[in-house]
Amino acid sequence: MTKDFTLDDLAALIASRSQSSADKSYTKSLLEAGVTRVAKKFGEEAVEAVIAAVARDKVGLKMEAADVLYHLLVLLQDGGVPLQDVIQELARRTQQSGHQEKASRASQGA
Ligand SMILES: N=c1c2ncn([C@@H]3O[C@H](COP(=O)(O)OP(=O)(O)OP(=O)(O)O)[C@@H](O)[C@H]3O)c2ncn1[C@@H]1O[C@H](COP(=O)(O)O)[C@@H](O)[C@H]1O
Repeated sequence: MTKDFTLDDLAALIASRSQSSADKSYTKSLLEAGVTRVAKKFGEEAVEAVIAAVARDKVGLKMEAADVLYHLLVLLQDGGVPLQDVIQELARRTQQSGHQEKASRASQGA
């Protein structure tokens, strides 16, 4: 049923909810609460994903990973960073190995 559902679709849904009202939309209520709240929720979900991963809880990890991705997209919406910009950055990084990418960050002082 959701075979073709993508992160782009979820990002578009989140963008549309930013025009909604907080009483109707959880996304809008998060965005209205501000970046500190949005970032805190993302951090909480990331920690919960870490806990599930370390516990080898596959179902928990799936559920928490979904929360992490949703809250990351809300964070990107709040920050005005299009998901496609992140995808492009990931695509750029495929031109080199992870070790090379890390070394290039170090040489740039990042
Ligand atoms: N994918 C999600 C999604 N994943 C997680 N969540 C919400 O993120 C929250 C997770 O936080 P917690 O587990 O800490 O739960 P909580 O204690 O209720 O959260 P808080 O009260 O602390 O905010 C829950 O309220 C979840 O419902 C999501 N809320 C919305 N979406 C998507 O966004 C769409 C738009 O949602 P609305 O903005 O509500 O219309 C939905 O149709 C979904 O596709």
